[in-house]
Amino acid sequence: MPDVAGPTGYRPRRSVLYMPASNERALEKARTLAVDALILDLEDAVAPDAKEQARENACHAASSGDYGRREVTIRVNAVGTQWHAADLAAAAVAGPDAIVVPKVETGEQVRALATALEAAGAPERTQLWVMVETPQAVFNAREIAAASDRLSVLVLGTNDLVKELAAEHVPGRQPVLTALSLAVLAARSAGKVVLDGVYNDVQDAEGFAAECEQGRQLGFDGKTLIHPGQVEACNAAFAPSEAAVEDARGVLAAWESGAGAGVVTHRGRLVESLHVETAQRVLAVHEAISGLDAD
Ligand SMILES: CC(C)(COP(=O)(O)OP(=O)(O)OC[C@H]1O[C@@H](n2cnc3c(N)ncnc32)[C@H](O)[C@@H]1OP(=O)(O)O)[C@@H](O)C(=O)NCCC(=O)NCCSC(=O)C[C@H](O)C(=O)O
Ligand SMILES: [Mg+2]
Repeated sequence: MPDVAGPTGYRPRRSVLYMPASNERALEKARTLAVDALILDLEDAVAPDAKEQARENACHAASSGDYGRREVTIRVNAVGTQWHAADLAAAAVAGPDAIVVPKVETGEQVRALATALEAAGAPERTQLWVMVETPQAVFNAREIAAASDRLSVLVLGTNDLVKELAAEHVPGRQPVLTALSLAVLAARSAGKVVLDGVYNDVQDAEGFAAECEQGRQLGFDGKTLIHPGQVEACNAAFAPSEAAVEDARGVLAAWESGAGAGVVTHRGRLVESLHVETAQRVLAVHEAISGLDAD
């Protein structure tokens, strides 16, 4: 399985920032931001008459090597649009870390996309990320997640989902919680990474922090973002806190002092081998991301 979260081979994807690939200032600024990954957008953030220039900018940026440790991905226009084929062909040649495809709805579409990437000569390192953002995609999330080894990440599109459901954006996200959890279940059942949707109010730091917290508690590996002002809080929310790291060390110490007992306690809590695995994962993630944000 390519590059999934886990104690070994963990790749941080706490913060994943969208930017319209037509916005040259944003593309430049992204080189200095403490994000784990970038999505250079050719889809909804780009007006029809700017699509070709955006495609050129995104491909140039993705092959420039200017973004250091950050994963660079290109979001193409959806299958069936007038831009999709040219976007996919150009992105495959540019060879970003991943090509992000919006509005995917079936496992068959995923397999066709993987075949198209191969045929277009995309390098092996270029993964496929797909967006879960329609009711049909939510119901098919399990087959989507398992459809191809090239697919490594599911990305929630909560703006489209709310639109398709004729629901509303509300604090706590009750209208989309079932969909969010189904997507996390699907990703985990196939060993894939899963990213939460965006928070639209770039001035509401409190609401944003609450949504990051909720996303982490639901099981998301990270969150997609729309503004640089959201990066720092997102990185903090999706990293183990100091208390979590200290607790994980305590769990390991308690387990070791149990000298082979199948069950011990730490701070009055039950500790079995599965809790030890969770603690090891927390420490592995902590180690992997320590120091990253100084880049
Ligand atoms: C939301 C914005 C339109 C706000 O833009 P603006 O008013 O220009 O912001 P600021 O003036 O506060 O910007 C400050 C500086 O930061 C740079 N900037 C802003 N946004 C970004 C960004 N996304 N990436 C990189 N840099 C950014 C500005 O250039 C300023 O720089 P400086 O000159 O140095 O001061 C804007 O933030 C924006 O366009 N955001 C991204 C929108 C987007 O990509 N949307 C598509 C994905 S969202 C989605 O719908 C997901 C999914 O499909 C779904 O259905 O849910
Ligand atoms: Mg969308």
